[in-house]
Amino acid sequence: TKITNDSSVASSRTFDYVVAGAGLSGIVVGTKLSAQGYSVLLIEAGKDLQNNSAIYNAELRGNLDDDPATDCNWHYVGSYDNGTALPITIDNGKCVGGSSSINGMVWYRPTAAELDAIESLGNPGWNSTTLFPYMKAIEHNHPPSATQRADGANLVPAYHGFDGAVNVSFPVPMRIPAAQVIYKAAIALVWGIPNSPDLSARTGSISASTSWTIWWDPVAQITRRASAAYSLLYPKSKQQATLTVLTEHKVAKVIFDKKLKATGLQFGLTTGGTLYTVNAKYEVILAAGSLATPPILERSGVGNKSILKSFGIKTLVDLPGVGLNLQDQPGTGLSALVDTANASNTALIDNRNIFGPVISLLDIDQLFGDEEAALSAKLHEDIKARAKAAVASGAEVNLAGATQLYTTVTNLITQKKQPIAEHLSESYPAVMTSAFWPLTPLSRGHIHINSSDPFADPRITPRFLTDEFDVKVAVQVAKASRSLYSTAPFAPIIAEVVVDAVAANATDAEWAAWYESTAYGASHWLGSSAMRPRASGGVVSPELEVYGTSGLRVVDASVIPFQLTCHSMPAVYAISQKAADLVLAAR
Ligand SMILES: Cc1cc2nc3c(=O)[nH]c(=O)nc-3n(C[C@H](O)[C@H](O)[C@H](O)COP(=O)(O)OP(=O)(O)OC[C@H]3O[C@@H](n4cnc5c(N)ncnc54)[C@H](O)[C@@H]3O)c2cc1C
Repeated sequence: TKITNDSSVASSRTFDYVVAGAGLSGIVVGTKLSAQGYSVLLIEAGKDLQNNSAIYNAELRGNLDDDPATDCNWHYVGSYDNGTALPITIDNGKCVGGSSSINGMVWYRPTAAELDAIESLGNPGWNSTTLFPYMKAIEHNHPPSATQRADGANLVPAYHGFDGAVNVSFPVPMRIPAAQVIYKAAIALVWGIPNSPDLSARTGSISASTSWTIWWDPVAQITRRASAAYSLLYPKSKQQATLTVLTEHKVAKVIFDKKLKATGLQFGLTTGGTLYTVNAKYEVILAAGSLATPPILERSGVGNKSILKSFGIKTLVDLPGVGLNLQDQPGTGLSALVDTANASNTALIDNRNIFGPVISLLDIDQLFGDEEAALSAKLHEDIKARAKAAVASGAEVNLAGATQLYTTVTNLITQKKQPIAEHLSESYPAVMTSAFWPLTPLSRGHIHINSSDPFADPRITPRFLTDEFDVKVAVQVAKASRSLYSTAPFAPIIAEVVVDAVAANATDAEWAAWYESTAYGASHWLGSSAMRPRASGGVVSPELEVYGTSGLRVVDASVIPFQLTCHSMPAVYAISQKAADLVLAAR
């Protein structure tokens, strides 16, 4: 495999397939196609940082932003509807491996019900039966040892793969075992969710110790990150003469012939300057992620014609769904001070940077108790109004499409009892910390170009917590998280319950204001090039082909139409493997 930042490997050349982005999905698709003997070029805006310890050493993740040489984060600016900048920047991977090079590495699967709901939106062949096998195929699970099991780890083998490329395991040693016991007891008490063996083995809500895309390297004595790059691209055994990765070059746009067949990509150094072209003999593939694929489409003349016109771009395909239906989960956290006697107890507080050692997923019954029936009824009643509001805010294309989407998600919440909130149990020096977020938010945002300059960042409008149900879930999970620390299991170690949230007698409005002012994106961006029928506002077909074009597919997280109740990697690994199979089948 050639990995270089030299433009001449690509400029004016022809490859069988050219791919925008060498992140998680780009690497999966690129390596699967080149393994069949096809010549493949991946163009990646970021650097090759394989020897940077903040990337390969999972426990040095905290150094990612401290060292400017690391430079694997776009740190996008997001904005409110009125254009004012959000107080937080948006994390997104910007080096070979993409977000899998900087992410939290949490690994657990979505449920069958939600995968089947993707099919029900008009996407034949996209369901749990077709997608679970891909999740197994990519995973190399290392079952926990007796010591790890004694400290909280567990596994239901049927939900895992053992021969794949991506290492998945529990850390050595396990994190904060004594705190895990306390959290699990308190969670069972407050939310009625018993501890389960395995986050992947579930139909709905669950609480269990977390596994990550990591592996223990006994030679270097470190915990290594299993990113897409370390798993599929860098190993000696994976080298392929047919694969070229051009780093530090940004894709500007797709080039089409007169019949709207994609024939190549235009690209240039990420820092700006001259633009070059590369030709694709068979197909062009977009794998730049949920926050970069829609801008590439818009710069190419594929998108909402009035938006394109405002930037002087000629419309080739009027496809108003491009950049709409953008979603992430708005998260925040609160802490409780540990008493001085326990402040340096490493079984409670280890200061290690592998995030969220116990994860709990709560459904509408667990979160709202007696209020559930009225809330579920209101969710159904409000579908039309919610769809109307999403269209009016520029986040959905039309009423019929938005109604279909909200009906699907509402049924998952109220009938299939899929989790609606996630809680991560943590500790940091001197405190026990809860992080949490609404898991299946109903707020919808959008992303569009901000300039016709290919090197400019897009305008990202997440519209977090603009839906009242999301605010209700956010406030309820925050309040419930705080109540954990007042329960008997925590009593022996907690000095003072709340150190950094609202007053004990705060109203819901005060909780909501606090939540909104502290919320950040959980970094599971998706939906902005959704796989949905074109008439519903979709961007790609069930073959992942961009409507109105040929020879052009999107294979990244942006095709997933609604939030899944997991962290997104397993789904993106599955989708991109299936995408490669669709591409190969077309040959
Ligand atoms: C901070 C963070 C924490 C996360 N934690 C978890 C977690 O714990 N568990 C989990 O399952 N998921 C997690 N995720 C989400 C997961 O990593 C992503 O869903 C997944 O990587 C998406 O894959 P992708 O291929 O769509 O995009 P990416 O992996 O982001 O790849 C896109 C690539 O395209 C490149 N690119 C962008 N624009 C251009 C352009 N114009 N030209 C060329 N290249 C371009 C980018 O630099 C990037 O390398 C996290 C993500 C982040 C950012």
